[in-house]
Amino acid sequence: MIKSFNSSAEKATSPLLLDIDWDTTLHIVDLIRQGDVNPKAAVQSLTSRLKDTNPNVVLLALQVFESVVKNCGQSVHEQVACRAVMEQVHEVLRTNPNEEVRKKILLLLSTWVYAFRNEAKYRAVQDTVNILKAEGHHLPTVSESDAMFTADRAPDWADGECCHRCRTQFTMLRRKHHCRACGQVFCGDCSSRSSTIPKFGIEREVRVCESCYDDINK
Ligand SMILES: O=P(O)(O)O[C@@H]1[C@H](O)[C@H](OP(=O)(O)O)[C@@H](O)[C@H](O)[C@H]1O
Ligand SMILES: [Zn+2]
Ligand SMILES: [Zn+2]
Repeated sequence: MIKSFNSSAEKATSPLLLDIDWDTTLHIVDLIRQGDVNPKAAVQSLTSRLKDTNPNVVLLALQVFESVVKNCGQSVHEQVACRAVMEQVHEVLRTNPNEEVRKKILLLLSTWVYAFRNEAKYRAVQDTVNILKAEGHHLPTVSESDAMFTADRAPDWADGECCHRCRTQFTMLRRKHHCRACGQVFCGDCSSRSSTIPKFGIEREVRVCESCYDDINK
């Protein structure tokens, strides 16, 4: 699946893009959430794009970073909030002359340092922010809602041998599906609707179960 991930990462950070390709960005989120790609490999692939000489590619890579950190949960947080990645992000800030890139990096670090403020294992973010402040960088203040992604991120997917709603057993023909809003496993009939999920920052219509569809669109 890393091939499909890399082609999606290539597409989402193409220098030809004039705006964020949300479809591909959210497909990358799905691939990581579904466990179709190793989070470490995914983060390494995205980090490598931060060194691109084209500032648009770097900005798009930072946007994908923001989406995967926001929506893929702990498996990605562990890979991003570590010394090695923080040093690479710091290096980009030191060497990339593009003002938009520098602003986006400072905004991301401000969001992450707030969101991870109570998690000692992610202290590499706080350490990096302390260094940046000592170097005279001004980090923007982040609103609580911007950094609340660790509280309201999409839930990890549950597994099960029968539909969470109608209890029908899954078979070769009655396949499993997951609701992106509650993370539960459903049959096709109980998860035939799709919806955006604004509270998780999912702007594209994704598969949701009947009750989550009603909750979101009531
Ligand atoms: O169709 P399969 O080969 O069984 O694979 C299932 C699909 O990938 C489902 O995607 P979907 O939720 O978008 O349908 C996913 O939710 C299930 O976990 C997978 O088992
Ligand atoms: Zn069902
Ligand atoms: Zn649901």
